[in-house]
Amino acid sequence: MAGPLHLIVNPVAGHGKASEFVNSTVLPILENFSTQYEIHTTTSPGNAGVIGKRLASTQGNGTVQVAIVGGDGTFHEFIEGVNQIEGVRWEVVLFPFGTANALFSSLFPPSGSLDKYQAVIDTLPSAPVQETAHQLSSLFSFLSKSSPVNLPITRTTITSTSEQHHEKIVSHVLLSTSLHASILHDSEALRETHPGVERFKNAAQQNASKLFYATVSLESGANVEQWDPRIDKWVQPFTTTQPSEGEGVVRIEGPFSYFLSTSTVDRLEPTFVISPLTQLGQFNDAQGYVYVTIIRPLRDPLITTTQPEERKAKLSARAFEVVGQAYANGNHVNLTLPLKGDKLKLELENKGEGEPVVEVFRCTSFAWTPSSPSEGEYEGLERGNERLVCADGALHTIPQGGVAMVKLQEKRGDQGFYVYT
Ligand SMILES: Nc1ncnc2c1ncn2[C@@H]1O[C@H](COP(=O)(O)OP(=O)(O)OP(=O)(O)O)[C@@H](O)[C@H]1O
Repeated sequence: MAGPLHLIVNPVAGHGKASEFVNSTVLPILENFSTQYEIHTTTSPGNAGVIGKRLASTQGNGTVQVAIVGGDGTFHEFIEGVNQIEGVRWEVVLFPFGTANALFSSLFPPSGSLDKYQAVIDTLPSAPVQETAHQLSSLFSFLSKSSPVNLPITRTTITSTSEQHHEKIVSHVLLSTSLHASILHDSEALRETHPGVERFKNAAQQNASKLFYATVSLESGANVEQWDPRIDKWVQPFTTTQPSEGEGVVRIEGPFSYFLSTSTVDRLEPTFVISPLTQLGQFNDAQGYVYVTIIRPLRDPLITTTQPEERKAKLSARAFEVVGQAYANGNHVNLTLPLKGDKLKLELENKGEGEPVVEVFRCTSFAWTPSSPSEGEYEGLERGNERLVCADGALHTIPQGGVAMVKLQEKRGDQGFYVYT
C-alpha cells in the first residue's frame, strides 16, 4: 500500500494561490474519491526537501505518493532533499502553482485534451471550468490509476583544475549556459530597478549579441545523435567534426550564443517550446536522453559576411528571429542556413537545403569547458560570461580553468521519481 497522498504546498510560489486552490478545489475532489491525504505546507526556502526526508523516514521503503502544489523550484527542492535516499519510489502528482511551470506545461501542453480523464471528471459533483480542469490534469491521471512515468534526474559536477572546488548539483528541468543563463543572471540584477517582466526583455537585449567561448564534449552509451529537420530523423552528427572510430565523443567548438540541455521538458513556459524533440515517458525501462539545443552564430553567413561594426545589431536581430520561433511550436529547429557559397542569400529558410541553424543533439552526458580568458575574440562582438551555469533556475559559476560535467543519473530499478502524466 502506498499510504496517503502527501500534499506539499508552497504558499508563496507563483501568485500565492496554492493553499486556497488546495482547500477549495483539490480537497473536495480527494474526499469525493475517498482518497486519504495529508497536507504539508512549506515554511521556508528548502523546506520541501526537509518534508521529503521526513516522509521517507516515516513511510519506510516502498512507494510514497506526493503532490507538489507549487512550481518547478518547489519540486527541485523536494528532489534535492530526497534524491540520495535509497529504497523509495516517489509517485508524484503535479499542480502548476509556480510562475513558469516548465515541467507541468511540458507534460500537459495548453492544447492537450482531457478526454481520457472524462470518466473521472464525470464522477465529480460539478464539472470544473476549463482552466481549473487543466490545472487538475495530473490529479486526474492519478485518480484514473494511470501508470506514472519515470522522471530522469541530471547530476552536474562543477570542478576546478585543482579539484579544490567540487560542487554537485541535481536538476530535473534544465541545465543551461550562455544566453539563457546570462538572461537569468542579469534579470536578477535588474529586479530592483525593473520589478516587472520587462527586466527579462532588457536582460535578453543585453546578452543576445554576445559570444560565449567554450568547448563541449557530448557522450553517449550508444551513439550521440543529431536531429536533421530536413528528413525528420535522428542521424550521426553532421555539423561537427566526426568522432574518430571507437572514441564515441562528439566535440563541439564554440563560440556559442545559446546552449540549453534538458531530459524532461520540451518547453520552459506553456508556449515557449525550446526543446521540441524532448520526449518523456518513452524510456521507462531505460535512462532516457539529455537533449542539447545549441546556436553557434559563426556558422551563420549573415554574421560572418557582415562588417564588424554591424555584427552586433545583426546577431541580436538573428537571435530574436531564431529563438522567437520557439513560440511557434518549436519551429526554430526547422530553420536552415543559406547554402554555403550562395553569397546573395542570407535569409533563413524553413527546412531548406542548408544546415540547421539550431543544432539539436541527444546524448547521455556532456562536459562544458569554458575557454580561458585569453582564447577567443571575434571583432565587433562582445564576449559573455561562459562560466555561468543555470540549473533549474539557480545560478552557479564554474571556477577559472574548471569544467561542468553533466550526466543522467542511473536508474535504480523502479525507485526514483515517477510523475503522473
Ligand atoms: N514558506 C515559504 N516562504 C518563503 N519562500 C518559500 C516558502 N516555501 C518555499 N519557498 C521558496 O519559494 C520558491 C519559489 O517556489 P517555486 O519555484 O515553486 O515557484 P516559482 O518560482 O513561482 O515558479 P517556477 O519555479 O515554476 O518558475 C522556492 O524556491 C522556495 O525556496
